Amino acid sequence: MAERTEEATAQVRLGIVGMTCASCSARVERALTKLPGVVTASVNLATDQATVTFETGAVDLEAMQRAVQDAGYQAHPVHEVGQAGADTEREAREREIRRQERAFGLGAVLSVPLLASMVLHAAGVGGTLAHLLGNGWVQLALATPVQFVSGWQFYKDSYHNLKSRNANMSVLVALGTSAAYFYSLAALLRPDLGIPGLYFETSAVLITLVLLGKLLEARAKGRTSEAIRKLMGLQPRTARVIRAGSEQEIPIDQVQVGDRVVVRPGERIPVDGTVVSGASTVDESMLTGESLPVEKQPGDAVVGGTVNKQGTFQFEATRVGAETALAQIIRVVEEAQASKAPIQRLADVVSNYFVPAVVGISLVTFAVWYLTGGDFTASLLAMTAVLVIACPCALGLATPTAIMVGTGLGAEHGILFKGGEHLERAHELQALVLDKTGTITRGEPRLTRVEALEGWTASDLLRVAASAERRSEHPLATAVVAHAQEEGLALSEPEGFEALPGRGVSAQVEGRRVLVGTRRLLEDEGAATGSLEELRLELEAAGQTAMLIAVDGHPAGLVAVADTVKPGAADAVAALREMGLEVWMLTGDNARTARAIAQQVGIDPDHVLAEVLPEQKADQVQALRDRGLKVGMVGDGINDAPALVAADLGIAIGTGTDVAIEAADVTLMRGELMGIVSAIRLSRQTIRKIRQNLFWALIYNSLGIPLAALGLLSPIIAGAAMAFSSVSVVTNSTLLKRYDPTRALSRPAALGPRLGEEPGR
Ligand SMILES: Nc1ncnc2c1ncn2[C@@H]1O[C@H](COP(=O)(O)OP(=O)(O)OP(=O)(O)O)[C@@H](O)[C@H]1O
Ligand SMILES: [Cu+]
Ligand SMILES: [Mg+2]
Repeated sequence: MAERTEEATAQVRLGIVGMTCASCSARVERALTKLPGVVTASVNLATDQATVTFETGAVDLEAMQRAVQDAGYQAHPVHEVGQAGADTEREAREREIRRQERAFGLGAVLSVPLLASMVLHAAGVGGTLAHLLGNGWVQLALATPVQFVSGWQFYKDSYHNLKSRNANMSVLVALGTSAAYFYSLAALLRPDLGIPGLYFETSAVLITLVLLGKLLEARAKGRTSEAIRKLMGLQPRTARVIRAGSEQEIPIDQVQVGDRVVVRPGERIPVDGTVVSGASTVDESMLTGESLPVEKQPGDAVVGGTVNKQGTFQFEATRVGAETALAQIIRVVEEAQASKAPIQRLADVVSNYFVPAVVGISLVTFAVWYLTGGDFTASLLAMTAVLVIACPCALGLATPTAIMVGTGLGAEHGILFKGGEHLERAHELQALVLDKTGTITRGEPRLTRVEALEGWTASDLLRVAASAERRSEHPLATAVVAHAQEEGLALSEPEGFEALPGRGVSAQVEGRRVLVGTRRLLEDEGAATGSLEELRLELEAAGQTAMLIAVDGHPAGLVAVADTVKPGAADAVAALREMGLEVWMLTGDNARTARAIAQQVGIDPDHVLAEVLPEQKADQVQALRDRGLKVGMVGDGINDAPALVAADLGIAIGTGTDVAIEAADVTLMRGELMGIVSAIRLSRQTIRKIRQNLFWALIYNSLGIPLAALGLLSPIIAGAAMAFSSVSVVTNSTLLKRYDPTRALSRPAALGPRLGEEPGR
């Protein structure tokens, strides 16, 4: 349960049952934070979950559950994907919905005749039915079960609230409906008091409407979390593995690393692994958003949850259980959905002060009405209407529901936001720094040239250089070694190997000291590069990277590699610039090569930061931030982790699913730069939704309160408006699902240059 142990703290997620509005979530938060040993607690109203960080050993799960219970709610641990018990949480949620359905059903059945009586009376219709429904005792019989059975939850919740000196929506509903109910009861029991009119229908219809609102809200909330359910549905329940020489179908949780798994046409791949035999194409769209099937051959990685097309193949399991890419993705999305966006804090604060303020306003309303000569009934109804219209329940839902849909939608397109905070931050970026190798380019450099100086043959030089590079993990080294192996050269084992970050390598090969790297490296080591300079400059101007070779202090030649720009990179840069972002390139490579690549993708040469040593990349990002810009950094998340951290938003971009999901704020599962455009678009759209939601949530209250105070709003209309405001906010959030962050933008961006290229225009 306790996951991600950092020093002595751990985190746990609890599902909370029974919260109705923002002040409920605030109360649960407070109850948890007050516990000794709890560091932070954050409660999300859209997911009904609390995320608690606590000092390990200082507090246990039971204590947390008890604290939540004392505050008037129920807490149960949220289980990891694939763990036993993961279903009980959904069951609890569904039970709660069914309970609400029953409460609403009862309220509706009994409220209809009450409402009918009011309508008949207003229309002046007589007759037996009207007479019967108009009878006070009949009305009492109808209204009482609504008040105390369907509406019991409001009393119960109010009790807990008031006990912890709080007031929430339930308090408002309980107060408002009780006022109407008991007033009518008094009028019925003591006709001698001469109280005019009965308002049983007001209390009953109000309770029914609020319950309807809650029910619709719960259903819509369920729809906002669909993304997670879809991701979980990708996990097959069984796998076919080879054990003791024969094929067996076993439950997924028994698959072990190293197992040989058999995949037939049309089947879902059960866990992560590496293909060992057979070949096929695999549809990875569910995880990466990439719609084209990917070819798989021995040696290629396959990912659990993706779908095999025609071929049959076997693979060796490399990651199982909670380690698989799918499990990680689900974890990230779940955490993101349970997290809070900063924009929400405002709503939380507002709603904390709202309810007490509203109770105050309603009392003042009553007093002013009564004292200025209004009758008791009118004063009471105005007060009730104020209590009801002012409920801030929609306010608490405005942000989290939109964040939930936004993060879920992102996941469907292969864009993983680590938290609501990051989803929010992406929309305010002003500058984007793109790493060159592996981000703008494919990151698969290939050897293009071997140039040997006098005294060397090309193959000797390549053999020596590749031997020196053998122990290096740099992609440049990999390219050199791969090429030498293709040529069939026998490499020798280097001694005293040293990797010089940002410069090259140095090693003893066959008794000779070999340097491979930049001009600076050779010069620093006293090896002149004179006769190689011309060729180096020429290669660099063509966008290639030249690595100079010196043996025993003398220049021996060079090898050059070229890396190709990713398809769509230029379109993405154009789109980003159109969106108003400054686009920068950051690289350790030399300035000339960098500028040649920048030109290919349309990055301004003044925005190229080249020859930056790996440890200085973060400083460069910081320098941009110091200019007052909100900076996003895009890299592979492995080599440039410090720069990702230094940026306002760190975006890791991966090819396939071997991405460092943990390393960044945002992970793009698909290697394309267009993903950045989509991520920012999605963020902007989500923020737009949140603003709309906040507007809708507040407009009801702010317009409604004065109307209600003036007596222009009946409590029933106020109740309907309140229910409608919650439902409209949640529905507005679910509408975000229709948004396609990939389509909306790529069209105009792709259209622009193509039109311009047309001859004769
Ligand atoms: N193993 C190596 N062999 C040869 N040259 C190297 C090696 N490592 C680094 N270099 C030289 O140092 C330069 C800078 O390396 P660095 O790793 O900082 O950047 P990069 O990988 O080329 O580019 P980017 O910063 O875009 O990833 C390289 O362009 C290359 O010339
Ligand atoms: Cu409400
Ligand atoms: Mg690099």
